[in-house]
Formats: sequence, structure tokens, C-alpha cells
Amino acid sequence: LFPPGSGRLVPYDLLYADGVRAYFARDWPRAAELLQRALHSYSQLLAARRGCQGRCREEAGFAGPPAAPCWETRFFDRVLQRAECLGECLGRRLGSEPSLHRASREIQEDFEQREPYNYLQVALFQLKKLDEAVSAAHTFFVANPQHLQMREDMEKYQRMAGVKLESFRDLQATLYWVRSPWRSAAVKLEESLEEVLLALEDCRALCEGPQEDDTEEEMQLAHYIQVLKCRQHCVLEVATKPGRVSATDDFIPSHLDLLQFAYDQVGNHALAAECAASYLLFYPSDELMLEKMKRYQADLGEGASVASRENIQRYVQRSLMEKKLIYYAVEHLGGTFDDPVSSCIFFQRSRDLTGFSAASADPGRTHKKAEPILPPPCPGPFTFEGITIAMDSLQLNGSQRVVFDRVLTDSECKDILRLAKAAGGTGDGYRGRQSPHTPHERFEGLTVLKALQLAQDGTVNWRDATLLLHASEKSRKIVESYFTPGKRLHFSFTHLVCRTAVEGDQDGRMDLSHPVHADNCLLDPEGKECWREPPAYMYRDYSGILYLNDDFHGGDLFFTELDAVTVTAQVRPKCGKLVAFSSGGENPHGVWAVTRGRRCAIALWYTLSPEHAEQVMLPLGANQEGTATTSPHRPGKDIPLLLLALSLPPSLWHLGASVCSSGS
Ligand SMILES: O=C(O)CCC(=O)C(=O)O
Ligand SMILES: [Fe+3]
Repeated sequence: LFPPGSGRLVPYDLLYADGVRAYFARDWPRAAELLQRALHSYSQLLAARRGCQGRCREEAGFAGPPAAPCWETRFFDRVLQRAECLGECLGRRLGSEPSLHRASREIQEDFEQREPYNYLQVALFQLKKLDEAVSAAHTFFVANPQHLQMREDMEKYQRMAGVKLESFRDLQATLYWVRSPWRSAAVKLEESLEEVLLALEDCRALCEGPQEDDTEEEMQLAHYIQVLKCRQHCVLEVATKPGRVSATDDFIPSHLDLLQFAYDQVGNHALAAECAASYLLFYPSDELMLEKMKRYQADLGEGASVASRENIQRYVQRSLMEKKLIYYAVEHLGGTFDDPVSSCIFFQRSRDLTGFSAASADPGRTHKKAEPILPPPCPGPFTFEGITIAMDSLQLNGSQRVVFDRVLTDSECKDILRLAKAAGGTGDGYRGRQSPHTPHERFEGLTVLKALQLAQDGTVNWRDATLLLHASEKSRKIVESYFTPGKRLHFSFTHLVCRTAVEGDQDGRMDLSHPVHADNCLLDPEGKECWREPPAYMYRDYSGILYLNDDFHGGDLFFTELDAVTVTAQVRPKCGKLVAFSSGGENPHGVWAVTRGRRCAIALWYTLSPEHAEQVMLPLGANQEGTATTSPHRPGKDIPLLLLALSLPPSLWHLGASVCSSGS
């Protein structure tokens, strides 16, 4: 079908399937070759898609509005035109029908998760191509830092004689960023922001219907206002048209917010600051963002000037101007305007600009007074107002423990729970599976990045995904200011996790939902010690759990002594309750069985060390305490295996732990 030299790209899923088959047949040379070809084919496909997208966007942009009677139809025409262009362009570049290159969802996910590199590294290792094997392993590990098997392999590679430091390279890294998963998030966010701004332009251009010269002035004005309203509605149009990136009315500011977060995570403070400044154009009094701006400014130094993005400035100014004109018209000519953008600042500013309120009160006016327009509810930023300390270390009978209340409002909890539900419905990335701790519960986890990815796909809504990020960030700030004032706490790992009681399987249950453990060391209840060594996440310094609901039975969190049985304190989960504690042996904890319903929480782990921010890979070349040999103090087999496993993040359990469990 695809003879070599025909210039036709062999679909990557076919190559992959053959490669995996060869792998299991232990035909290493063939496996390595096919897997490498599969990866090559996949990257060619992505490159072709990117190239064609650029071209077709231009083409559709230059084509000019087709002469259809109403602009919605024309908008669809434009979309169809672009789809057609894409199909042709891809067909040409790939040398075959683009549909042949559409792999199943599972295979796509494998490639997104870099799974083929996992097979490849084994095959290359078997072929004694050590340098290439290490690069492949490293490339896989960068995207799967929680993968226990690979983590061990990486440690082995690092200890191996003859392995060069340069071999630890990410074969998929884009130019200047390595390691952080936020890197690819930022790239994707930039892409989708650009997509939307372009789509907006497309949509706005189509608002301009034919102008009849001889209509009366009044009619012309009415027509013009219609055009302006149409343009204002483009934000929503772009949000809901099929084939577009999913968006909400708050799409642009949310994107800027997420981008500043992503850039901050990868340490690019200049870009983070630029996005923060751009975000502030929408919400100039957002306290959290203003505070971040201050930090960025301090990080960047005195002389550095921070400006918002020009395209966003233009967007905001233009939008304000249009709203101003519309409000003016509504007031003087009648009619209504249902502002599609709920951003309060837009509303308030455009009202201020028109002098709307003052004009309405002017007694000299003869016009019928315009209906007062109520500002839309401001979603507003989080504030720390209202948060209370419900229990401190003393009341919790231990050290470095605290419980805060009212970190989230009921409606925020509801929105985040909705996110969990929507993500659960996809059966993707959030699959309910048996809890790793107990057969009587199902266990589901969703990371912030995965939530953003689902928002990108349009599976969940942007606002909810952003809310998850905000809730995490807010908790981080609270924990930071409580436990480490003046020192920055970084996210180490964050996920939304739900535990659901399996119905009809709860009678006489004796086990726990989450057995007693400590978060950064291996608890040894017999020796009454906690070993801070791998595979525990040693660099986790603080833990937080932000609860989202209480409509379930059981599921209280409890702290114990080092013996793992003497309970010292207990916390009943509730929406908005945040429990935080230091992650070490001073805080062994567990969760009572959930015997009815579903218990959801955002689990958060923080680190003081920037190198471990939101990734779990140890810096290469650095000396990893205790990784090279087993500590002589470690009572090896005396540590119950379960306790050992529990000090690893739950995320580990939903990544295929071994090569064999995936791709087959
Ligand atoms: O959900 C909870 O209350 C605690 C969970 C926990 O300790 C953990 O995931 O490490
Ligand atoms: Fe824990």
C-alpha cells in the first residue's frame, strides 16, 4: 500500500502496531526500526498539520467574504472552506488520504504520552545502543515523571558506567524549554489563543453586510449599530461554532491567566509578567494578579519594564470603543444590548466612558430614559477574605497541622465537582478504577494539566478547569503564608481525586480508604520511624487537601502517632475546608473507609525546592541521596509493602507501571 520511496507516509499506527508486535516477539532490531519509523511518521504528520493549518488560515483570510445573505451562513462557509483546504493540503503532503492517518484514541494517547519511547528504550538497550536507549528513556520520563518503572530505569542508567550526561536528552523538546509539562501547556495555550483571536477577526469581518447608499441616515446608523452588536457577539460565536477550539465568554482573560501561570511554572518571568499585565486589562483590580505582578516585577529587577501584549491592548480598546458606541445608541435611539462579555470591567468601563449613568440622570433630556442595565455578575478573582483557621496544631494534637475553612464557596465547590463529573464522563484520563487501597472503592484522579487538556478538546468547560487551577493556587498561597512566610512554596503535584464507595460491597468492611502513611517518607510503624528515601517523594515538604463535598458516609481524615494506630486528630471533610500539614513523619495520616457516596478533594503537595516544582524527576547529575544504594538503616522487608507504595503519589497508579500493560 505504501511502497518505500513512493513519498507516501506510512500511517504511524500501523508502524507502531508492527513495532509492538516485534517487541513482544523479542525481535529487537525490527522493533527498534519500526518504532523509530512510527515516531518519525507521527512527527511528520504533526508537522504537515501545522503547516497546513497556517496556510489554510491565510487562504481563508484572503478569500474575502462569500456573497451569502446572512453572516452566520457565511461564517460556516468560511469554516467549511478552511476544512476543505486543510483536507487538500494534508493529502498532498502525506501522499494519501488524511483519514488514513487518523489513529484510534488509544494510540493517539500513547503517542501524546510518549509511550513508544518506552518500548524503544528497551529494544535499544537490548541492542546495546546505550546512548540512544538513554535518550529514548529520558524522553519518555520527561512526559511520565510518575512512572515508577522508568524512574528505576533512569536511576540504573545514571549509575551505569559509560553513560554520558549528554545522552539524557529530550528528543521531543522544543527549542528552549525542557522538562516541565507546563512547557507544552504553554505552547498549546498560545496556539489556541492565537486561533481564537484569528477566528474572532474572521467573524468580525463577516459582520459587515452590504450597505445601501441611499438609505436614510437614521437607517444607516441603525445598520452600523447592528454591525457593532454583531461584532460584540463574535466572542460567543467563536466559542460555540463547531470545529473551533472550545471557548467561553471569558476565554481570552482565562487564557492569559493560564499562560501567566504556565510561564511562571517554567521560570519565564518576563512572559509571565506580560500575560499578567494583559490579564489586568480585563480585571484591573484582581488582587491576586496584582500581587503576582509585584512579584514578577521584583524578580525581573528595577529597570525592567513590563507591558501588556499589544494585540490584547488593541482588542480591549476596540471592544471598549464599540461598547461605548452601542451603549450610546441604546440610550439615545432605544433598543437593547445584551452584552455577551461578562467581564465586569468591560461593562463598567464602557458605562463610564459613555457617561451612561450621568446622562440618564440629566433632567434636560427629553428622551425616554433608558432601562437601567444591571451589570452582569462579576465572577471576580479569589480573595482571602473570609477564610478562617478552624483548628491549629494544638487543637489537632500534633505539630505543623492546620485546618482552614471557607477557602471555597459552595458554588466554587459545585463547579469543580462538575468538572470531575464531566471528566469522568469522558472515560478518558479520569477513568474510575478500583482504588489502589481498597477493592471497596473506586478511585479517580484528574490533574490540572489534564483538565486544561480536556478544556482544550472541548470536553470540559474552560472556566471550571481554570477554577481548579485557581483553587490550587489559592491553597498554595494560604499554605505558603501560614507555614513558610517569605519562602516560596512550589507545587510538586496536584490532582482532583474522588473516592466512591462501591454499592453493595460495604458490609463488614474493615479496611481504610487510604491506609496510614506519611507523604515524604516511608513509614515504618514497628520501628516507629519514617525513612526519607526513595521511592518516597522526599522533596515534598507540605501537603494540603482541599475538600469539595460532605455528602458521603465515612471518609474522615485522621492523624496518628508514628505507630500508625494511635489516632491523634480527625477532620470531617466539607466544601471549602483545607487541611494542611508538613509532609514528614510527624504527620502520619489516613482516611477512614468511604462507605457510601463519593468523596472528592483536591490533593496538593508542595516543595520548597524549585527544581522539583510540578515534576518529580531528580535533577540529572545531582547526587540523589539514597538512590544509589539502599540505606543501611532501612529495615528492608520489615516495611510493609503497602505502606511503601502509599508514600508515592496516587498518580503513579494510573500510569501503566510496566511496558507490557500498554499498547497491546
Ligand atoms: O484525601 C485525604 O483526606 C488524604 C489523602 C492523602 O493523604 C494522600 O493522598 O496522600
Ligand atoms: Fe497523604
